[in-house]
Amino acid sequence: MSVRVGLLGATGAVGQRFVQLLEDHPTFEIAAVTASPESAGKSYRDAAKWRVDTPIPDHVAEMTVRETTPEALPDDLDLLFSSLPSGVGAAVEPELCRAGYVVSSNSSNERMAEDVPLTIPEVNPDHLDLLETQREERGWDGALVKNPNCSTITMVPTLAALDQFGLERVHVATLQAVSGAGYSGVTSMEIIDNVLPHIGGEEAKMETESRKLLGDVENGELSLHDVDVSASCNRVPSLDGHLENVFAELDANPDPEAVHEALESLDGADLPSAPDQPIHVFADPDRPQPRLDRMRGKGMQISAGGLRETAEGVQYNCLAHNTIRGAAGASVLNGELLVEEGWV
Ligand SMILES: NC(=O)C1=CN([C@@H]2O[C@H](COP(=O)(O)OP(=O)(O)OC[C@H]3O[C@@H](n4cnc5c(N)ncnc54)[C@H](OP(=O)(O)O)[C@@H]3O)[C@@H](O)[C@H]2O)C=CC1
Ligand SMILES: N[C@@H](CC(=O)OP(=O)(O)O)C(=O)O
Repeated sequence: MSVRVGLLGATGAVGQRFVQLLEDHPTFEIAAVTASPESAGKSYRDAAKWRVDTPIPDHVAEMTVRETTPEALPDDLDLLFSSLPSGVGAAVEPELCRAGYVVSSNSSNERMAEDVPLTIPEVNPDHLDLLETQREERGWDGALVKNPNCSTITMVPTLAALDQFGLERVHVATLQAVSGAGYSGVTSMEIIDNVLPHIGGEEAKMETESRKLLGDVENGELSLHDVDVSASCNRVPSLDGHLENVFAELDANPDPEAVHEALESLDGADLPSAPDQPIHVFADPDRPQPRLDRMRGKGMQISAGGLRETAEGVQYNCLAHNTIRGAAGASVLNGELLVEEGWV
């Protein structure tokens, strides 16, 4: 089976990761690429300042970049992946869904909407049930599915694994790579020899999205998990890979061995881009590290380490590749889930 996909925002940091990840995909075939009006009409090779570490696939390099509108897209696409700036996504994604397209999106607009599944296949695949409600309420023939913010997706699978111990409260501090801000997001003068202790809106995203991801969907209705999450987000001079220091307060009092076992036992998803084991736990206290560990599982595995019992529960560090597991790879995985569940 071949699924013809279109990439919205294909020239950006995340868009290029989509192109890279889909090069040898068993099902998805890139059939259209879009970007801003300034890039439309150019070849992808000329429009994209290619910065990922494998060559541009020839057939994509030769494609003409389209405008990001329903009229500019071919009718025979089965699925769209979106990595548009959120303001652009907010305007265009509903139009595309109304026109009948199924959209798996990275952008933050509508992540918290009650009828929009915010999905990590290993954590809450059943939230796709919200699509029935979405179609009913919005009258769409298409569908909109979101993946979470890159810092949120690094932590939430670990919390899902720990929920069996009674997850009550979480404090997290992040050390986020510069690629998270996009190519022109942070200048070298700002970040070299420095740490920026503010990333606009990031804390609130971690605090709210986590509760939705860990929540329940029953009879087409969403209820949030009642865990309290407090986040503090920092930009550091690593290129890729968000590292996070998590303090989880748990009702039960598991020892670190039980926590280790629980983290490594989170079930994998039976999807082409899913790692066999979603979370790897290091015994070495100085791992995971961004440069050494972000490419585990082709950038899709989450790493944890430094497990330590605290008075209220457990402390640990976790890491994921922010533009792969945290962005393009997360959308691809959701696209695979949409195919598996018959929405595409
Ligand atoms: N970087 C990361 O780690 C993560 C990013 N995201 C989200 O993904 C999205 C993309 O991020 P990123 O790739 O880093 O951003 P970039 O700035 O690198 O890329 C933005 C893309 O959107 C296109 N674009 C810009 N304006 C318009 C417009 N008016 N109409 C149509 N297309 C437009 C750009 O095209 P052009 O080249 O022509 O300007 C480019 O293809 C954002 O919403 C971001 O928040 C989510 C998770 C992680
Ligand atoms: N804000 C994230 C990346 C991002 O774009 O997040 P979101 O998808 O929630 O807008 C970072 O800086 O690393």
